[in-house]
Parts: sequence; structure tokens; C-alpha cells
Amino acid sequence: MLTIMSQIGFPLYVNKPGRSRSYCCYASSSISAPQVGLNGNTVSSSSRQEIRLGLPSKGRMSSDTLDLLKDCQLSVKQVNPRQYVAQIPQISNLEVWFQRPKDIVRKLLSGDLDLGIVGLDILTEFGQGNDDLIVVHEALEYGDCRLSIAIPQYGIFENVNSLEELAKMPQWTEQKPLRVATGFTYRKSDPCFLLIVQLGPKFMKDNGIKHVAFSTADGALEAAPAMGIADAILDLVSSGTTLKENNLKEIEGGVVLESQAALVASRKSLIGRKGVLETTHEMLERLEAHLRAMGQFTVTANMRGSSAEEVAERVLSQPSLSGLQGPTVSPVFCKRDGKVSADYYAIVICVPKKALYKSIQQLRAIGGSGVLISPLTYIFDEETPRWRQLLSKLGL
Ligand SMILES: Nc1ncnc2c1ncn2[C@@H]1O[C@H](COP(=O)(O)OP(=O)(O)OP(=O)(O)O)[C@@H](O)[C@H]1O
Ligand SMILES: O=P(O)(O)OC[C@H]1O[C@H](OP(=O)(O)OP(=O)(O)O)[C@H](O)[C@@H]1O
Ligand SMILES: [Mg+2]
Repeated sequence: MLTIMSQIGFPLYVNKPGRSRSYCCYASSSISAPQVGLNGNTVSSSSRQEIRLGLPSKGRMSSDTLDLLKDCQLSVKQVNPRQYVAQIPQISNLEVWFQRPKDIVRKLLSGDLDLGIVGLDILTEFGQGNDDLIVVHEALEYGDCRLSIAIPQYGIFENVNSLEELAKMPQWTEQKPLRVATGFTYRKSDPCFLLIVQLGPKFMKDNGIKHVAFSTADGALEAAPAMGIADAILDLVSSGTTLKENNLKEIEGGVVLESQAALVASRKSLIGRKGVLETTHEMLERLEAHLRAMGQFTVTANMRGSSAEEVAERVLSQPSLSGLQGPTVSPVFCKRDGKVSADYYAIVICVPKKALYKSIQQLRAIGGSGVLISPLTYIFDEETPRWRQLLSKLGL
């Protein structure tokens, strides 16, 4: 019964020992839960006035999400850590709801959330390609991981290092297929509520592995090959430590999906709920401006020269010194023998963090001195490219 319930869209959760409490969830795409709003009233999805943002309540994404929002001056005010509703005072009428990542996706689909931050892996797995889910920002630069195929380093796999070589192994037949354990099945219900396992098998078939059988498990998948339960696994990898510690290896061509944290919205909410589009615009602007600034330093230096143009020419002759739109060059005035003149110029440029040292070397080579480096908080462009993309996805 439990299996049938979960297959037709009613996932059932039990408490995990040693982990935070699980939360009761109304997960069907057609049924939404009555909820208690901040004011204590029970509100239904359609009648509520507030805009709702879902954030990961636990796990490795939760604190990084709060940190990013804080860096964008969107600090989340949570009365205590066990309270699952909070506010971002900077944005009026916005409620934050802490949920498990998969429930954020489900609740975006059911209309119980308008916006959410989740990993692209979870979005793919639980969003199932539903076009009501719109990725507003696909690269929030944390939660980086990849969904990747891994096989044992030993035994028959010792000399297998690519998906192609795995596909060519004579061992896999219809009677004895390659057994792959995964937590990612990319479930999609057909009209008869039967499960169709898509993402992994499609990837395998597309890559020439004809005989493959998937089994599912929720965690510690890396143990499956050594336990004899599976030949390979399809799981998230970040540092690769868990694979190494379990004598497994990734293979060339075996990455099914690259993932990082993303801002996601419900199309219906963006179009139909008052204020959602404006709130999304503000969040997107802040996120983009902050993330762009994260990769850059402001560099200020003094340079002797005969005119601002001559100094600019010298700066622009160096490949790492062109800044975002070119250098700002301002005269540094001093008074000599009662006369005000500018022998020096101050230049200000933005430099990618990765190119910092090269830029300093180039600055010195053209006579730069007194080089000051400061971090950048925001870079606001005239309009964010992602905002344009969002409007076009919405047909606006
Ligand atoms: N090893 C990893 N490194 C970086 N990000 C990861 C890693 N594993 C998962 N993630 C990202 O973090 C998200 C949440 O993963 P996390 O392990 O915290 O929760 P979970 O696996 O969904 O929950 P649980 O393990 O309790 O069932 C994933 O969906 C993925 O986007
Ligand atoms: O490449 P690494 O940096 O070693 O990370 C990979 C591990 O992280 C995730 O597990 P998690 O810690 O979330 O445990 P879980 O199996 O309970 O989800 C994932 O399922 C891998 O097991
Ligand atoms: Mg996990």
C-alpha cells in the first residue's frame, strides 16, 4: 500500500533517527494543504495574499542559502531554528517557508509556494520536466555537484575507465544486465500511474548500454557494489571522497547531470499572483549583482602621465586591465610653485579575482604604483540578462 501511495504522488515520510524531524507533507500536484499563515490563520493556496519562498530546511544547502541571501542584504529573520516560517524584512509581503528540497519542488507545482531555491538535481528529479517550473537563476554558485556513474576500481572493472568501455563489456546480457543502484529515478507517472524510470536509463541507452537494470535506494549507495547488490551506482559526487573511500571511480563520459543551487519559480504564480514578478525581479537583480561582484576586485592605482587619454591608452594596451567597460582615469591634482597641475592620474578598474596577480604585474609594467585592492559588493548592470530571458519565457 505504501508503495502504491508513493507511486501515485503521495510520498510518505517517516522520521529518521538522528536527523531533524520530518515534516508532514501534502505532495500531490493536485492537492494543496491548508496552511497556517504568519498571522495564525489557516489559508488556502488560492486565497493567500502573501508571496511564498521555499528554502531548504536542512542538509548541506540550507546554511549556504541563508548566507547567500544575507550577502544580498536579504537576511532571513527566523524567530527560532525549529520554526519553519520566517521573513525577509527587506521584501514586504514575502514569507519564507523552510522545507526539504524535494518538497520545495512539489509545492511549487501544487501552488503552495511561488519561489524556491533548490539544487538543479532535485529540480530535474522531482520537477519531471513540468513546464510550470521556471528556472530564474540557474547558477547560484554553491551546492555544486554532479550526478555521475561510478564503478568499482577492482575486479572486472579494473581497466574500465569510460562509459564506452563499460558499454563494450561482454558481461552485460539480457539475462544478466548491468545493475545500477541510484536514488535518482526521475519518476514520471503515466496515465495508469505506472512508474517510468527515465533519466538514468535514457542516458545509458543513449550511450550504448543496452542491458541495464536500475534499483533504488535512498542513501549510502556507495556501499552497494561491495555488498554485491549492484555493479555500478548513479549518485551525486562533489569532492569524490565518498567514492574513493569505497573503492569506486567515476568514468569518462559518465556525468548525467551537473548541478548547483538555482532560483526557481512557478509560472502560474509569476503570471497570476500579485507581486510575484516584482519580487522575483528584485531578488534576481540582487543575486545577479552580488554574484557578478563576487568574482571581481576593484583595483585603484596611481600612474604618472601627460594626459588622461595617454594613461588610458597605456592601461588598455594590457589584456588584463580593460575592466568591465574600460578604465576610469581621473587626474590627481597637486600644487607646485603656486600652480595646480596633474602629473599623476588615478585609475580604477575591476579585475577578475582569478586574474588579480597578472593584473598587478601588468599595472606595474606600465608604471602603476600605490595599488589598492578592495572587494566589490554589487555590480548592477542596466538590466540583468536573466530578467529579459524570464520575460521571454513568460511570453511578456
Ligand atoms: N556531496 C555534495 N556536495 C555538494 N552538494 C551536494 C552534495 N550532495 C548533494 N548536494 C546538493 O545538496 C542538495 C541537498 O543534499 P542533502 O544531502 O543535504 O540532502 P538530501 O540528500 O536530499 O537529504 P537526505 O540525504 O537527508 O535524504 C542536493 O540535492 C544537491 O543539490
Ligand atoms: O563527493 P563527496 O564530496 O564525497 O560527496 C558525495 C556524497 O554526498 C552525498 O551524500 P550525503 O552526504 O548527502 O549523504 P546521503 O547519502 O545520506 O544523502 C552523495 O549522495 C554522496 O554520497
Ligand atoms: Mg544527501
